[in-house]
Amino acid sequence: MAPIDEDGFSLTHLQKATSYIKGKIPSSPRILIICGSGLGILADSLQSPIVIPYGDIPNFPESTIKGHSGQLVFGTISGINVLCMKGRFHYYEGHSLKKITSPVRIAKLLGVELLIITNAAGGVNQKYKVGDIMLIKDHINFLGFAGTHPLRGLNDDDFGDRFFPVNRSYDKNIRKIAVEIGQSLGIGPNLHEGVYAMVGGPNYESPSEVRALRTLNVDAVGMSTIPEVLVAKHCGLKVFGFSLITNECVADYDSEKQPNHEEVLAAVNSRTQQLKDFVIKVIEKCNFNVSKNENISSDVKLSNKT
Ligand SMILES: O=P(O)(O)O[C@@H]1C[C@H](O)[C@@H](CO)O1
Ligand SMILES: Nc1nc2[nH]cnc2c(=O)[nH]1
Repeated sequence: MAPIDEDGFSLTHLQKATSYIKGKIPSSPRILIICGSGLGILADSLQSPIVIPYGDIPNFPESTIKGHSGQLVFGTISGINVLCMKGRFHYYEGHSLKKITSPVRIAKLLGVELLIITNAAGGVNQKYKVGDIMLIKDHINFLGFAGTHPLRGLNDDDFGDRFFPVNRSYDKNIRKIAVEIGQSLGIGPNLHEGVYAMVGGPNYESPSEVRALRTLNVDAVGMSTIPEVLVAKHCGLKVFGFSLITNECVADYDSEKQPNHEEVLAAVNSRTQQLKDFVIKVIEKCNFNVSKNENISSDVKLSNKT
């Protein structure tokens, strides 16, 4: 029995998009970077960029949120082939979780081995300040508690096993590299490792929700990221993720502060160069064997499931 394909998540459905992208790029990408709100500036670090608008890719979702431009950019960083999503998709936009995470499966089909995923998040941990970077060491998937999951439905064995672990989802070695790079860039005091929680959005948290998150040892809260990470783990990609803390969550019932998207984007804009330097140096230190930048193959098949 074929997996239910109403959301375009099966190998057959994704082949159209994969083949289209293969026809536009010279060789296989090794890394996929998913850019959070305002973080599309990370794509500006790519050498010899090839820009593919999402609207040109068959069956690809479209971005509808300010700060998400809707372009797939292929290029290199230190000679390593990188695919960058300038714009991601969110559950609150109305996309299904399968649709939101389909680019991760397409990246796997293109030969990607590592997902670098980023987001803008609210600081729940009171030690965190606006502009800090939090390396994600683990997550709490509140949507998953109720069974809202991109892999709900028949399992597609072409991509991964029915049941799979998500402890140690966020690569410890790359996090170690990132901490060292943060220190070398002078952002050590503003670099943390913490727990990211995803809620559905589109509203920001109530004071009581912030206080509840604190009791669960959540350090930052957002509206994305975890569905993509789960699908990446399912199909055997390595994952490294970080949040830019763009606002301090409001836990005071009488506070006049009101989180808003403009302040989120402004906080990202204030750290543009440091974020680009940080990501470039992390990729440089990941020791990808550049000689393994394989030429793109025309057929759409899954390399060995790792
Ligand atoms: O795509 P991310 O998770 O970075 O965007 C965050 C969550 C909401 O989409 C938006 C709220 O300001 O920022
Ligand atoms: N849920 C949530 N997502 C965010 N993205 C950026 N800031 C926030 C926040 O405070 N809460």
